[in-house]
Amino acid sequence: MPERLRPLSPPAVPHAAQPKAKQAAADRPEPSPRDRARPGALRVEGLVLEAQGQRLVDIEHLALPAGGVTMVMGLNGAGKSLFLRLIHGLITPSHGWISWGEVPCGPATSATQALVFQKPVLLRRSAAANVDFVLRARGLDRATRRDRTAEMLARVGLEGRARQPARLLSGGEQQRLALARALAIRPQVLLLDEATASLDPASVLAIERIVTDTARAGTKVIFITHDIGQARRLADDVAFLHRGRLAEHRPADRFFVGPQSESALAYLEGRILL
Ligand SMILES: Nc1ncnc2c1ncn2[C@@H]1O[C@H](COP(=O)(O)OP(=O)(O)OP(=O)(O)O)[C@@H](O)[C@H]1O
Repeated sequence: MPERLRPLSPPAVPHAAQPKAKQAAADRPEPSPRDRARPGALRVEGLVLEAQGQRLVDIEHLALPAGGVTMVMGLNGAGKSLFLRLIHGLITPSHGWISWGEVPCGPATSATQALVFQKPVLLRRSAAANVDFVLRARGLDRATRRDRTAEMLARVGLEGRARQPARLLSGGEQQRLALARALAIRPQVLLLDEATASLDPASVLAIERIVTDTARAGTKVIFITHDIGQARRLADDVAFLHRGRLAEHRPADRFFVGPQSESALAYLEGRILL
């Protein structure tokens, strides 16, 4: 996926995927027995992203379960998208460690993940060719690509649109195609950045169904949303960010009945907390 963000300032301290990874790994705190018991779980320690003298992300500790759907919520500018890009390895943190299970965040973990943006980034080719492109990039043979493409288009309800140019699909169809392309690589982790924000209710529900099925099949889903109804429908747990910090991370049933942080409470009640 192309990254459209401007590059941030170079990191003061390289993170685990950088050349000084050995030193970083040696300094990394030991995972708790609970975190260790969940291979593939996301673990974040002392994660800081600074740019132009500002601390945009500052998360001391976060451990996400290896499975299920984690919803990431917070006001505009809270740092949600940056956090997603950090854990996908698109941005290098200024300080701190990110690991998936025991594997430090880097090319090896990114290759097992797929990221879907709010605005689908599609090639000026047919729907089928968009899916085929990522499979070809992974070196799959022609027959496997053909079968996988057909399977993915059917999974998102676009089997009748395979030959249609992607740019002529509706917004909802384009987003389902983006999802088909993301799922075609059979990711261990699916990252969604407000992937349903500009869609009508039927398209939102269609995508939610696919996301739920994907999570049930074992893919970890991390989903940024401003839609509280959607978060209630999908979340197993919620990570709430406020001004770049983690205000709280709790199981969804507890978060929605009684958030512990003032910022999350204000958000759920529709109050503005600056
Ligand atoms: N490349 C960059 N350089 C400097 N500042 C940036 C950069 N990218 C984002 N920011 C700033 O970091 C803050 C967090 O941005 P981010 O996109 O993560 O917010 P968000 O929580 O996803 O917001 P929204 O809900 O509006 O999408 C914002 O104030 C933004 O202006």
